[in-house]
Amino acid sequence: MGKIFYLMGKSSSGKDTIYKELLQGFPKMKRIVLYTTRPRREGECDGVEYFFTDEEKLQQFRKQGQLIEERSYHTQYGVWSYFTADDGQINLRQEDYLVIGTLESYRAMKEYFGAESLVPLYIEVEDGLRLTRALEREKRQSQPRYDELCRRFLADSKDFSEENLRAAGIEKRFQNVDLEECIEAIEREIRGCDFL
Ligand SMILES: Nc1ncnc2c1ncn2[C@@H]1O[C@H](COP(=O)(O)OP(=O)(O)OP(=O)(O)O)[C@@H](O)[C@H]1O
Ligand SMILES: Nc1nc2c(ncn2[C@@H]2O[C@H](COP(=O)(O)O)[C@@H](O)[C@H]2O)c(=O)[nH]1
Repeated sequence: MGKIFYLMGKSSSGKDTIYKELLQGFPKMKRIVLYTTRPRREGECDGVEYFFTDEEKLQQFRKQGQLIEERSYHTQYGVWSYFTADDGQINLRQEDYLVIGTLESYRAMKEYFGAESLVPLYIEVEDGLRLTRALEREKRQSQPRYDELCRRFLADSKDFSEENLRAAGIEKRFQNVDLEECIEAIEREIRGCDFL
């Protein structure tokens, strides 16, 4: 059976950056594209970072019993939902997958597919450094959302508390100070797993 390698970490811990590098290092690994109702950021493409969708589509998946997991956040700009749908993307008999998600979605995926199918890859960056990176990234946007950055920073402290990490069974942490070293450590972890 295939595995779902699940990248997690607080905002600006480097998930997207590491994800893109890992996909190059493991070209056979498939992506699972999640859905979101949040507005697209500059540089993001539909079907790459997410399927950018709306509340109506979310309701439709829900009605059809195709929601694997969903989470909604009360942001500075209204409610933004993120979800994984059983939309035909996932076939663990034939493929391995690399996904970005949250602790909450990781737990829901473990429940849905079974713990043996999930490999957690938790990325960590010291808060001060992470906030600096978040601010630099936001400054580059034509319409920086600093209030959302702050909300997210505070929300992450609660959502990724030590208690929640323990409850999700996260034991190993990959420090993203030096990007190359972090990617190499994750690649070693993946190679050590029994995947297709
Ligand atoms: N090791 C690193 N050294 C310096 N900058 C880094 C490093 N890793 C990532 N970055 C930068 O930090 C910023 C945040 O990274 P990225 O967007 O990959 O984080 P993320 O975890 O996907 O964030 P979010 O969950 O908010 O989308 C980006 O500008 C990225 O280029
Ligand atoms: N734990 C929390 N996760 C959140 C929150 N707001 C969004 N998110 C999750 O982050 C990722 C990436 O979001 P992005 O908009 O930067 O691409 C996504 O999986 C969301 O579920 C939050 O307040 N707490």
